[in-house]
Amino acid sequence: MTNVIDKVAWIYVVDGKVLGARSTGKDTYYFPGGKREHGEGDAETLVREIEEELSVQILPETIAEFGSFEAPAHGKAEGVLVRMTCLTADFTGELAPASEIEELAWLTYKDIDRVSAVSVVIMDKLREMGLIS
Ligand SMILES: Nc1nc2c([nH]c(=O)n2[C@H]2C[C@H](O)[C@@H](COP(=O)(O)OP(=O)(O)OP(=O)(O)O)O2)c(=O)[nH]1
Repeated sequence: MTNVIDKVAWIYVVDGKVLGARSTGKDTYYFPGGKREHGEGDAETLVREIEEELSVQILPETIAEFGSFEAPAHGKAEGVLVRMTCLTADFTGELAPASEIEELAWLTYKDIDRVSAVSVVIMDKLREMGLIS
């Protein structure tokens, strides 16, 4: 049986760089976001997780779908996949790492070796679209 972890993630691009996050004690960068809590939709999950991890408030009316991407889940047993529903959105507030996040980083394609497998798939797409350098 294939096990798929369902997550919602934020894709935020500025000047050819995409915002990544690294958890305490880890050396791999992820796109910020997380798992749904019972009954939550995409937008509610995104707003809650981004406030928890990055201390900012996503503006719900600006949320747009970017795409859904799947790959082996980082740090999990073989066969475990993560499916990331990726959304773009604007925010208010000041970006600052919180909760388990230790560092925020503006990533370009040269950081491909430092991101999780699903993030590689997403960064391929961002580069193909000319959004990151
Ligand atoms: N947010 C996020 N998770 C990712 C990315 N790439 C990737 O493999 N994952 C994986 C890591 C884990 O194997 C899997 C499930 O995350 P997890 O098990 O750490 O979930 P969690 O305890 O942090 O719970 P939650 O905060 O996500 O709700 O998602 C990514 O780019 N962003």
